[in-house]
Amino acid sequence: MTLEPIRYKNNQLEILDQLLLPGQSKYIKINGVEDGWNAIRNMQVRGAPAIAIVGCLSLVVELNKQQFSNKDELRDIIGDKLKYLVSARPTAVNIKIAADELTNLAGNLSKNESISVEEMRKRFIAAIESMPEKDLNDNKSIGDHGAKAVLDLYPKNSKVTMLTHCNTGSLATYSYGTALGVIRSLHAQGRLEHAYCTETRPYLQGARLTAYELVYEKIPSTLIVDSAVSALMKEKKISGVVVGADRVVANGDTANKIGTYTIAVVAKYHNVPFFVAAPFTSIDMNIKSGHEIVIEERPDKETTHFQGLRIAAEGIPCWNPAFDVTPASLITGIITERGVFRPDELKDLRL
Ligand SMILES: CSC[C@H]1O[C@H](OP(=O)(O)O)[C@H](O)[C@@H]1O
Repeated sequence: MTLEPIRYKNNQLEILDQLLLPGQSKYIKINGVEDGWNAIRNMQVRGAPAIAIVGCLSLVVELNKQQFSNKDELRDIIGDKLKYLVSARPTAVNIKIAADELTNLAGNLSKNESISVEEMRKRFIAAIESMPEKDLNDNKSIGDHGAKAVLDLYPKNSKVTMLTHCNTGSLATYSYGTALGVIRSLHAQGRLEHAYCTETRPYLQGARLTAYELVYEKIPSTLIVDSAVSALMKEKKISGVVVGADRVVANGDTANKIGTYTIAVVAKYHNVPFFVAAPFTSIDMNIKSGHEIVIEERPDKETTHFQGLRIAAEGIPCWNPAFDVTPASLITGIITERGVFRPDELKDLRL
């Protein structure tokens, strides 16, 4: 059985509550947009692609329960609900891009005089229901392009040792993952010597989620604390770093989980290639550089407590940005489903 973080069938949507992993595998029902917003905001589901898929499917669940008197009414409700879903978390761009495309689709369908409101709803829902399969196909392409990009840097038939940060696997996407998909592809090709994953404080996506995926699939791996990254690169032969992205912008600057920038700086110092793996649905060409990316700040309690247990002194204020921005100058390549690009090549691509 492979991990199934999102279950969607017969208009029933359930997600694996990632706040409880790895200790508990518990699915929670998503009955509409409010449930979707809360699950995203509370990080019961997280990961840029997974946020977009769950958010949009939560709208489908809601639309299937309602009747609409006309196409304009349906268009307006879709627009309002999508805008609300985007507000749950500001940094990951996938849901914003999906919302913009779906809002445009609803507008175009509402102007189509040859179709009924029922046909409009059907076509709109079909567009969202195609998202999971597209994400999976994109991730497998990312995995294969990324594996090739790393292996091309080393002698033929050699094996590589990779470091990754946060969780970018099946638990951050519909399935297979982005950066962790690259590690999966290297392993499947028999070319992965070892994978290191960081714990990724404070939510512990690495210790709780990536380690869970790696152990489950028997991928040779080791967990390290976030502050061991520089010692790891000093003491071990790390072939490359591969991380995910919440938002890649036009000049290649990339917002990703807090700590990514640290790893990129250390990788530069140790001459370790540093790759970002992201589908085109994570690339925001409307933003020129990383300075403009809105960085989500999470509640102090996520730093001072873990699963309800206080681990920091009472009364200490916190600064808890969920992401940081890695400048393009520290990025060797951006691995996408269409191939691997240098950061400065993005601006010339047609998305
Ligand atoms: C392919 S997931 C991209 C990205 O999302 C994660 O953030 P979060 O767990 O807060 O949703 C992390 O930054 C991953 O790299």
